[in-house]
Amino acid sequence: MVLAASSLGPAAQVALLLKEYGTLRAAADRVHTLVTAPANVPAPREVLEVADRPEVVFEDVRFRYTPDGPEVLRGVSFRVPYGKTVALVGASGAGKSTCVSLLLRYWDPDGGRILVGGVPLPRIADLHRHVTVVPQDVHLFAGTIEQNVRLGAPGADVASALRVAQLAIDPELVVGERGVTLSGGQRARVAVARALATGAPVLVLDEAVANLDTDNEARLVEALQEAAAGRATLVIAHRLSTIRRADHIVLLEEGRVAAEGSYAELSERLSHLFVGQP
Ligand SMILES: Nc1ncnc2c1ncn2[C@@H]1O[C@H](COP(=O)(O)OP(=O)(O)OP(=O)(O)O)[C@@H](O)[C@H]1O
Repeated sequence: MVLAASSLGPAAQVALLLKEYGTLRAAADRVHTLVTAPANVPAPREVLEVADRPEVVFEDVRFRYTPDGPEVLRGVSFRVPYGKTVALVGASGAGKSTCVSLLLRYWDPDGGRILVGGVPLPRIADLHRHVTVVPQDVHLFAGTIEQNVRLGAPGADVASALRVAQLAIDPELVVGERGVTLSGGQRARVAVARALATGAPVLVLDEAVANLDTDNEARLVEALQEAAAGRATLVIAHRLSTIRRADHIVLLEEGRVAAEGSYAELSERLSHLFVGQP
């Protein structure tokens, strides 16, 4: 049974959000502003203030999913400056999604550290106030567009988030089980609006591989460009067009940074990854 977003209790919200955010900690962080944080979310040892206009720094990050499994990140270092868009690229299995999972603290690194606004992640009290993700596939609750966008951000300026996300749609429109079905492009833009509504200055985009039609893709791209202004944006890039627009590109190969630079500097090295794309 799907309930209206406004009537969900904490446990139900966490259960539903688990579907989208993968782990209890991430889901719990996401609903933190709506409900009391569950007791099993570890409290930071000592909370430090994240700088305004934060940048993201990966410092020699090492990670393996299981103690006897392979090292998936083998000393990864890069920066996402405030106001810039950094594209993470690499072949399947290179470690792109793992970097994002660590930035969202779905997992913690085995070595090195990740800082946001000068503060190591474990010292940040409410990470999702600072870092927000636009997932590949957004989960929509049965409820209005406004409820869906406001999720996790009660004080959000929904109208402004919808405008920036280029979603010219009635905020009172009911979606999900009891309402209209949105197109793939509209769903993607609800995801953008939801992320913007949190006001978090670090934006993480897991670029959908799904094929949007040209019109929807163009609108999504415009929305994301506007969203990226005044934020630090890290995008797992699958489209050549995204990589061309990025300020900086980090190429991952087998868990290491193999190269980084501008598109002009890396285009030859990247060409095999984007065969067939205009
Ligand atoms: N939950 C997990 N448990 C164990 N190993 C995993 C897990 N998730 C990913 N891996 C492994 O970690 C390595 C890096 O995977 P990751 O998903 O970060 O790569 P990626 O660059 O994002 O690839 P893709 O473009 O296919 O999404 C791969 O070898 C993958 O099999």
